[in-house]
Amino acid sequence: EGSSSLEDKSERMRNYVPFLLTKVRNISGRFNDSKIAVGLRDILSSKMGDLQASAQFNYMFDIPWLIEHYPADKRSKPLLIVHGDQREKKHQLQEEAEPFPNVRLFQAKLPIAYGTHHSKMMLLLYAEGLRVVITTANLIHADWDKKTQGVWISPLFPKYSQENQDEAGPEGSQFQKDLMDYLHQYGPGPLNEWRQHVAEHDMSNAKVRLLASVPGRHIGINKDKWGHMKLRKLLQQYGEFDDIDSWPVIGQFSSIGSLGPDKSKWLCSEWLRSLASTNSLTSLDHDPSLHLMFPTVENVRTSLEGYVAGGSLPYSWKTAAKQPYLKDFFCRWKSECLGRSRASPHLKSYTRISPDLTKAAWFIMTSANLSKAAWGALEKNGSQLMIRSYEIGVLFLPQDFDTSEKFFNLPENQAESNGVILRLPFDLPVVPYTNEDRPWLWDRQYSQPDVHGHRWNP
Ligand SMILES: O=C(O)c1cnc2c(S(=O)(=O)O)cccc2c1O
Repeated sequence: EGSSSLEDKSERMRNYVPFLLTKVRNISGRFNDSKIAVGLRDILSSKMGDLQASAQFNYMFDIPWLIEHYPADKRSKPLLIVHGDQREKKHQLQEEAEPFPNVRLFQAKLPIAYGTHHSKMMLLLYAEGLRVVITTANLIHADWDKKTQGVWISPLFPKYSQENQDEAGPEGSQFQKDLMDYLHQYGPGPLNEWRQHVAEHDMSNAKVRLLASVPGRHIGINKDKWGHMKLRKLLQQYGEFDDIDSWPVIGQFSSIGSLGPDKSKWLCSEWLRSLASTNSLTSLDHDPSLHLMFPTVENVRTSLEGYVAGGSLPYSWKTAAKQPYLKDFFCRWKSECLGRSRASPHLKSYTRISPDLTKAAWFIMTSANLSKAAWGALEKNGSQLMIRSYEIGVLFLPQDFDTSEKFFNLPENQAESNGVILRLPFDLPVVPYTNEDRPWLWDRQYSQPDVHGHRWNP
């Protein structure tokens, strides 16, 4: 092998986990560098491929605004919009799509009450192949302007040429199988064509595990296919970590559901047990420490958007009042490392880090907030997993990157190791709430003026 002299080390292309953020207006350009941030126009640009058709899965849409972000010569290509709107909102979307003959709408069914179509994914079909983009941002201006959002852009997946499709055969790639499974859950309709496109492209180079949720009461082998039980399965199968039982788990999100009257009902039993899974057979004799990162009222008041940011942080005081125990786990939003302490977080990320803050065992970017609706809740004595919403995210595992190391290196770790570096979206160490800190609640009144001199009276 080549010499490992100093210049070789310095020349070695640093290998980063391909997790990006969205560009933020009015912060220093160095924090919007193309190595760390991307805009919607960049994602849809013809530099990414010669677009033939696209499918946009999301929760909120501004159709004219979205179409304007495609290159001018691509705005009449077939565009499928997968949404969860019903009744009046569905009619509004149909009206908005009316002027665009290339736009088709497909309503995802929501069989269980209070479920939402939260998944945010783009399928981009080019002449040269297929690309998958998974993000946390709605397809509206405000989500791509002054917030901290996550983006994973897949490599360009080449189309199987006729002969090597037979070679690829059943092996395919786990990512392709999981994506196909997810798309099948939508049932027959315009997604038939997109399932075909997925089947025809080689996704073996994906380097992520798909982590999705679909509504239903999942039993048997389906119990481990979705939500936190899928994560438990993946970490039990691939979590080849040494002793990391003392490593803290961090959850970061933009909303919180009703989690039960105390931590033992779901948060620190079922849910944390999945996030703390590894392939070691010894069971956990104590909970790993857990940090829950959710913006304070002060985070929102001083954010670039002011209190308006709180309109995308829908945590209600009715829900909060039932779970005061969360206060023990809360920590502030802080992202000096990426110049985004004032860019209100709408991304959702989960990770497990070493106590010395130099390593991470895994990292998740997903649409899933901290809720049973998103991650699932075990029922009937653990025999079924009940999920209300569609969610989709990606799990990054060290062994999916060509590194001999068992962990990701966090940037603080200046070691010259040739391992992969993971840029977390927030600062370490996390900053626990003080006694004066309050979690943002979107249905309370706040009279201290925000950065724009406004108050919040919902
Ligand atoms: O990104 C999403 O998927 C999503 C979902 N729901 C939201 C709500 S609400 O539907 O929960 O009232 C209120 C404000 C923002 C929201 C949001 O950004």
